[in-house]
Amino acid sequence: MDSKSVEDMIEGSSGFHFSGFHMDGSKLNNIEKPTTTLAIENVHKQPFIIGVAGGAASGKTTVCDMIIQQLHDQRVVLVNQDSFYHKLTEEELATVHEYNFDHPDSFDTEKLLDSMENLRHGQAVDIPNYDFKSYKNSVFPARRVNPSDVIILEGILIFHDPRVRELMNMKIFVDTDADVRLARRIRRDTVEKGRDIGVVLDQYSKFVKSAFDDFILPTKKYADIIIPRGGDNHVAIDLIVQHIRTKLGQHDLCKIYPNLYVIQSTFQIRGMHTLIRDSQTTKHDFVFYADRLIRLVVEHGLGHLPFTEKQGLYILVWISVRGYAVYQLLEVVRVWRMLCEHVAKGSRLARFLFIGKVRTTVSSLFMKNYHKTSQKGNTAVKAISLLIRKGVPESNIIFLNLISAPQGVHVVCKSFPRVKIVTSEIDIGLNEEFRVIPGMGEFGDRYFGTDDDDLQVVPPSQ
Ligand SMILES: Nc1ncnc2c1ncn2[C@@H]1O[C@H](COP(=O)(O)OP(=O)(O)O)[C@@H](O)[C@H]1O
Ligand SMILES: Nc1ccn([C@@H]2O[C@H](COP(=O)(O)O)[C@@H](O)[C@H]2O)c(=O)n1
Ligand SMILES: [Mg+2]
Repeated sequence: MDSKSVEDMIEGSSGFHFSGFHMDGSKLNNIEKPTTTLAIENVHKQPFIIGVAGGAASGKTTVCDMIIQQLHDQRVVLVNQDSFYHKLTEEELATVHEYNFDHPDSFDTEKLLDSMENLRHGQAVDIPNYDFKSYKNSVFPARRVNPSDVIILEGILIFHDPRVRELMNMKIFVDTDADVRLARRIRRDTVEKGRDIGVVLDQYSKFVKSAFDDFILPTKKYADIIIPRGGDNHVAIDLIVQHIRTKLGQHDLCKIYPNLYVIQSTFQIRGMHTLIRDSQTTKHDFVFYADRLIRLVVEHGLGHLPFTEKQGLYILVWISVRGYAVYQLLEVVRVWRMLCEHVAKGSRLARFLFIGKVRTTVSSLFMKNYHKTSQKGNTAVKAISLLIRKGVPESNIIFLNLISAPQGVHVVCKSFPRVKIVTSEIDIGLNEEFRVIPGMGEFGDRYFGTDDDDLQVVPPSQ
């Protein structure tokens, strides 16, 4: 993963970074049309895959449960290697105590790889439930696993096959002393699985101990993190959760542009994105949730203000608008004012420059091809250029953007590497009309409850 080229990252950076949406309104962006400037069908958000290996009864499941609990604001699924035990033949079942459940060949790794491939491509999979008592994998009912932000793959030999290892973004080995593992195994197998202690000890000396030495322990070297004492090691688990959170909040574009900040996605934020993208959302709710999101973006942006300096810092508030010159001016003014109010509520340091004028100038320069130029971020570039011409140091500019398109981010970041961009989401891309998809429709119209027919063209007061 880390060996990805910049080109790969740019290519992959346009992937989904939102939870879901529901739109059917004619006024919203052209989501129904699959024709985009990117290959939309092939673009989907890649899950963060964590592998957890370690000896039997070392505490793998306990560690996974703790990670899942702490990542409560992310969608996490656990896939156990146990679910991929081969089905036993009648003969093997008859002499089950002779069967080695700790050998790599006892797992159907091809099936596991198939399931992972589907999940990585955004498709739900049915994973069998393994029953330790009957030694059977029951497909009825299987467990439906949906594509998620985080997939945890857990099992004694989950690091054994290099193809499975290759899928993982993080590898954890739970390291627990052999005597502790044996004591826990005896308790678990006798109490939970109702096995005879003699059978448990027999299996341990015949298969479990040697498989640990021959197959499991040698995979420890692949681990990025080794957790001694398993679930008792709260410090290690906290650090792991923190790392996962950081990685999840990081859009691929952030790896290319260090001055790009995408606010960390939580269920709350996803919910708000879903609501403002939904054409059925009432104006009242749209305003409410848009305001909440804007406040979050503004607050994040204000977090970048230096607190020792007192000189002015310009905050450029920008939002994509419809491409007709007269309308545009009106639109920019009302949206701009609304956003500035949010900024002003949060900071007394901010000074504002009326960028409505810039947009007019820009639109007259680019009248013919307004959408093409504006939606690619070029008007933002013009506006930032104007601030710089007015003497504002590039590094003092924070560009707040509710929802961005990757193309716009590339243009602005490349042109002004010292300008900070703060956004709540980077959408998938632009459609053939250069509108952000999925986008959220005409923000101004939805926020102010207007459309083309309602508009009265009045000169904006400055
Ligand atoms: N830190 C711990 N202290 C005490 N018991 C534990 C601890 N971690 C796990 N166990 C118990 O040991 C057994 C095996 O733990 P589990 O997490 O299922 O291990 P694994 O998934 O590696 O087989 C379970 O019965 C569990 O309740
Ligand atoms: N029918 C089975 C299948 C597996 N085992 C043992 O389970 C261990 C792996 O599960 P963990 O939760 O401990 O990772 C492994 O050591 C197998 O021997 C079994 O006893 N019966
Ligand atoms: Mg387990």
